Parts: sequence; C-alpha cells; structure tokens
Amino acid sequence: MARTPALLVLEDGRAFAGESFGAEGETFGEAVFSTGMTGYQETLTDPSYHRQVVVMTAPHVGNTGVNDEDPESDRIWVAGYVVRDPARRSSSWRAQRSLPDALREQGVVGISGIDTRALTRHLRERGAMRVGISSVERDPQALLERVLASPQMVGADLAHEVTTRQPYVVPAVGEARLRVACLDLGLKRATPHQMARRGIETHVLPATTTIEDVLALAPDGLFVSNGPGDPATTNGPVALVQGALERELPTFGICFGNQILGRALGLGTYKLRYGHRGINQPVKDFATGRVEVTAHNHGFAVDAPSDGSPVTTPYGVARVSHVDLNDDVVEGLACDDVPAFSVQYHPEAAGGPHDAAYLFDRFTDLMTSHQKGRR
Ligand SMILES: NC(=O)CC[C@H](N)C(=O)O
Repeated sequence: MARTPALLVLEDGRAFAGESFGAEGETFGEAVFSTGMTGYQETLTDPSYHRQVVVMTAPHVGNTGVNDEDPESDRIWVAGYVVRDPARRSSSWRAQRSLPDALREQGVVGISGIDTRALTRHLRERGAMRVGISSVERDPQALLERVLASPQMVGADLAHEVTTRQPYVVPAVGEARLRVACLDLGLKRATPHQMARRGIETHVLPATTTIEDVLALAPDGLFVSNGPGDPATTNGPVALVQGALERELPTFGICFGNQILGRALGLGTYKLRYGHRGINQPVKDFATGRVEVTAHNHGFAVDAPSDGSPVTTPYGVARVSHVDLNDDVVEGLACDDVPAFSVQYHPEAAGGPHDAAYLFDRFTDLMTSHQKGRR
C-alpha cells in the first residue's frame, strides 16, 4: 500500500519529511519527547498531554497494539504523535486493535519514518517548541507560518478543557475507611485505583470546585491531580488548596497538583527547557535518603531551594522533599506545620515503575492520623 507523505515543521524552521501515521490531516501543538520504552497507551491517553505533540524516542512503537483496559482516560489526548518505526503488525493477546487504527479512529494525526533521535537532540538543545504535522501541506514555509500562528504552552489555561463535567465517585475496594475529595485537573484512572486499594472512596470533582463544595462532602483529605497547561494560569485550584491549608485538611498533589500546592504556598513556577517525560527519572526522597526510579511528564517546575532548606510561607514552614538527581529540579514539597505534601512525578504510573507507590500510603497515614486527632 502506498504511504501518504507527511511533513513535520518546528517553529524554528527545522523540517522533517516522513509518512502519515494514524489520521491524515494537520495538527499543531508543543513538541515534547518522551523516553518511555513501554506504556505508549498510557501516554497517549494521559490528559496532561493535551495540546502536546509527543515524540517517542523508543524507535519501535505499537508492538503490542491497543486494548480497552490500559487507557488512563476515555480518549487519546495528545495533539499529535511522532514515531520512527511503527510495528507493522501488533502482537499481544491483549491487543484489540492496532495503534494506527486507534489513532485514525480518534482523528489523531501522526507521522512516522522520522529521525526521532535528531529531532529529540534538536528539542534538547533548543528547548520544547511549537510544531506542525501535515499530510496535506507540501510546502514547509506555508506550514511554518501556521505553526507560528498556533498557541504557545506558556500562559495556556487548559485544565478546564480536560476536567470532568460532572462529579462521580470511585468506590473503595472493600470497606471504605476514608473519603477523599479529588480535584480533577486531568486525572488519570490509575490514581483513584491506587486510592481504592487502600480503602479510600474518591469523589472526583470538576476543576471549578470551591472549598465550600469540598467541605460539603466532609472528606478526610483533598487530592489535586495532574493536568495540562501552565500552572501559573490556574488560579481557582490555588485558592481551593489555600482553603484546605487554612483548615488543615490533609492534602496531597501530583504533578500539576504539586505546582498548585507550590503556588498556594506562595512559590513561583517556571518553564523547563525541555521538561521531563519518561519512566526512568532518578528522584531522591530527602526524608529517607532513598532514591526511587520514577515516571515523569512535566514541562514546568516549582521554583524553591532544591537542597530542602526551610522556606517560610503563610502556612508555616515548607521545604522541598524530593529532587531529580539528573538536574536538581524540584520534585516534591512537604509542609512542616500543615498536613500537606505533593510530588511532581507519578507514583500512580500504571505502566510503572512503582517505586513511589508508598506516597499513597503516606497520604492514607496522614488522613488517618488527622481523623484520630479530630475525634
Ligand atoms: N503531568 C502534569 O500534571 C503536567 C503538569 C504541567 N502541565 C507541566 O507540564 O508541568
């Protein structure tokens, strides 16, 4: 079968020629690379990738096809997909369709046959930038003009585009011992599953939720999810977390949730040059000295002293609890005087690694000790 040619053009004018992969058409987004060698289904369906074009550094993608059990949400969220050498056929007893068919069904434009190593090195040197992929435009200059007219990631307020419209409950497995109000800014299914296994009933709430809505549920804790976009734009959730801190409601945040807790404490956030995306990032937990191998997907980070020294905030002393050993980027926050902590990475990572799953136990323990304190 003849393949349709496709074109990829970065905002600095660098162009790559390849073949259409998935849906034909044209798409724009922020070009980012992921180094994960497994878990492409989880990546594609992670709402945090909304408006991003994901470049896979693993050369073979699609080998195990796509099934209905592994998605992290009910659709593919990436704005575009870039692979080097897609599997010609999928091979797994769990596969229900092929990766290109899944992309096509959901209208996701991709490109294959690209030198993804050269593209990744370019993004690493020059930083994440806007990109366009097209199977309908042959002229790189014309595509470049549309790339330059497409929206930037800095300043993008996207959580409201991915959040649940209606609240819903994920029941605990067995007896419900704790109730969590979960702010959905782009929640992945793996998170309520991790909580359910620990006897937590999760009430998933839209991004517009206020502290009054949360208190009406009489929860034992607040969870703030991962999500897409620039954390500097997300003001409602910051006010919600401040309300929780004032009332000493146990609070745990993941990824975007870490950035929101940082902002609630009065810390700033900034854009990393090319971010962390993959499943083998070494992170040190200052509390135990232990190094864990962790899954990441973030382009922004909290600005705070990465040696763990105390920072004075309106809610007492806070400090950086976890740091990335590759580049010293802040990977977690802990409060000394209020029951709140967060991590920038993914303890829930369904595709693994699972080194950091203990953080759900920490949250459970924090809620249990506060429950006792209230009695
Ligand atoms: N996975 C996430 O929650 C990402 C958070 C934020 N959008 C970032 O890129 O840093």
